[in-house]
Amino acid sequence: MEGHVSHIVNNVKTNALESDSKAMILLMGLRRGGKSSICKVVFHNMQPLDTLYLESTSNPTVEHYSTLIDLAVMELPGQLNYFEPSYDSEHLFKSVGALVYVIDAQDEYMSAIANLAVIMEYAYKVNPSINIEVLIHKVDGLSEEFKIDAQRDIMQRTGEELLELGMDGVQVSFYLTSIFDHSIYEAFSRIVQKLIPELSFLENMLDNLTEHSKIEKAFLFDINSKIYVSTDSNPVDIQTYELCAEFVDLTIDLYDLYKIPKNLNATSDMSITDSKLKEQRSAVESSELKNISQLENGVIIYFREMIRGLALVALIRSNGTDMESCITVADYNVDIYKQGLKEIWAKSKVPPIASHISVKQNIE
Ligand SMILES: Nc1nc2c(ncn2[C@@H]2O[C@H](COP(=O)(O)OP(=O)(O)OP(=O)(O)O)[C@@H](O)[C@H]2O)c(=O)[nH]1
Repeated sequence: MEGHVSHIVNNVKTNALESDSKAMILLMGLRRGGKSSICKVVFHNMQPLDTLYLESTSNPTVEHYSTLIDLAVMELPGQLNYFEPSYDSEHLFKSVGALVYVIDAQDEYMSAIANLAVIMEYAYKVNPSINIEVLIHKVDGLSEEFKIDAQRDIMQRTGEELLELGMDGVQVSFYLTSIFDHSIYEAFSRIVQKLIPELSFLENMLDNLTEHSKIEKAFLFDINSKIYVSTDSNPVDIQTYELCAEFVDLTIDLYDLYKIPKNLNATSDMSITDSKLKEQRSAVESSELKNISQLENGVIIYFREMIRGLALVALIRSNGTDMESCITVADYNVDIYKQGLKEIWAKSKVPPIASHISVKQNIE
């Protein structure tokens, strides 16, 4: 048993060390709260229903994830006590940007709040700049009324715990989440954004873009996870976010459907010569993914691939101007925006990684 514990401790130490150069998110909470499910759904595109069969996690696990910044998401199993002397909790909490604590709202949550209080006290003591984020999770099973009551109750009790610990000035953010809708992506978007040092530049750039392109709302999406790493300063409403996230999915599905086969020799079309196909492929690969469509209400939805697996998704209200002119203006301004993104990224001095999608496709 002793050997087992020290193995885990070493794992945590090594993983924390490995992750020092990254923004680290620590995912904690009691057993069966939903931590692994959240990781699998948000970062691995697992279908929410498939999480029913996930086994309980017994060792700390770290996921590395690259979006505009490099992220390390470490999940700490609920059944381990991190305040035993054998754990190097101090080093662990010092290297963390955000502590995300998951509370199962469908279960009795008093013990979770007590556990959260102990962790917050310790985390804040060793790392006063840590962001404390609480997910009131699994709210899909609750009625609208019960949801609001649970939120109010959890917030109030956490506030009381903070007061008792003499931490009343510490800011804690609460999110109502479920893996069965977009709320978990919304919450993670906000959590990740707080870890991006260039966030205010990014927001200003999007404000500039929206102002000059008849854009109502714009998101800079991470294509893989559908987290948005930035948006303009207009308020986000969840339906707009859902619409844009679904457009990202649709675009990627269409891209997968129409992309040129990887094996050039596997084509059955004898009229296309190998060299033509190669030419076509390299032309396509050097450009970007793009998809524009018009909704029933006349609003134009505009998707364009940016850098580092990111895509800009914008809703353009034409207000009587024809679609083509709106798109021409948007294209021009988005070119400038993309250039700005590249410059910000170059200045952040982190070596860029190859983007995972690099094919242009106009689907209208
Ligand atoms: N209804 C509902 N169930 C959820 C949600 N998220 C996770 N679950 C379920 O909760 C159960 C436990 O989820 P896990 O992800 O294994 O929980 P965990 O916190 O990682 O648990 P440990 O590994 O034991 O620490 C699974 O059956 C999930 O399907 C949610 O948003 N809503």
